[in-house]
Amino acid sequence: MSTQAEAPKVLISLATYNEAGNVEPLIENIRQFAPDASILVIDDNSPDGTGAIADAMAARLKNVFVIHRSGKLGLGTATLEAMAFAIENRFDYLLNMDADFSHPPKFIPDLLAGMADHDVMIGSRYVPGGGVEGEFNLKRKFMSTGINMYARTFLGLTNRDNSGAFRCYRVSKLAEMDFSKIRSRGYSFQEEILYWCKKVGCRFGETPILFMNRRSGMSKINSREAAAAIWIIFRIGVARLVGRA
Ligand SMILES: Nc1nc2c(ncn2[C@@H]2O[C@H](COP(=O)(O)OP(=O)(O)O[C@H]3O[C@H](CO)[C@@H](O)[C@H](O)[C@@H]3O)[C@@H](O)[C@H]2O)c(=O)[nH]1
Repeated sequence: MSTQAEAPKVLISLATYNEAGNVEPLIENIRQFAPDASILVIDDNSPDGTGAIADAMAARLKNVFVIHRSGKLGLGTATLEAMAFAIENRFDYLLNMDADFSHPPKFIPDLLAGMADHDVMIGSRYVPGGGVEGEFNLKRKFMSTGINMYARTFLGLTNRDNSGAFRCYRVSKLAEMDFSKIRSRGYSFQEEILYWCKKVGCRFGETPILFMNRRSGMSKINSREAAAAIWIIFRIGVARLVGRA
């Protein structure tokens, strides 16, 4: 009889919208650092054909899956889709990352290692050893610092990096949540989900990562998305203060 504990079942999720230049090399790179993990691509009918490239990879490689959605429905709902998939298919950990190489796969082992004594591991730009490599313009730096301070104040979060998407979640804790309460469709999902993780008693850890500027394609964040994020976090913060969230 083997005395070794079974290795956790890991799902890595990649939300994609127009990542035709990134999705294939990224999946190959992920496989070097997490050879046993399954990979799920959630593509929103990308006009550049990302979905077809992902399908070809799923046909060629074991344990690569693709969910196709009808159109651009937001990064938040794509991540929720991955969470539902992870719960349904009984994964132990869900590791989420951007599909543009801004989250280098070499940090995946650090995130997974931290899961031994945490329920959510955050790949953090703002702990010692972490940072941003390449050009991160002043506007972006200001937005990132601002939204983190804002989320800490309104949502009572104590992590340094609450807005980055490079994270690993314990799936059994996600299963304790009521996803119908989640208001964010877009970028504020990152802050909001941490709030709900806190509500179900998750233990948080942060491990340093170097955020790289995307290799190809364009960021999809815009001022409308940013304004929506500020508004949603404000509403949750108010609901929290009056005991309604
Ligand atoms: N399926 C789907 N994917 C999307 C959508 N919008 C964006 N994505 C995917 O989500 C990832 C991040 O999108 P970007 O548009 O490149 O994000 P960013 O501006 O670099 O923002 C980063 O920083 C933010 C703040 O720190 C983070 O909140 C965000 O998650 C991301 O890491 C990419 O893989 C992109 O293809 C969408 O509507 N649908």
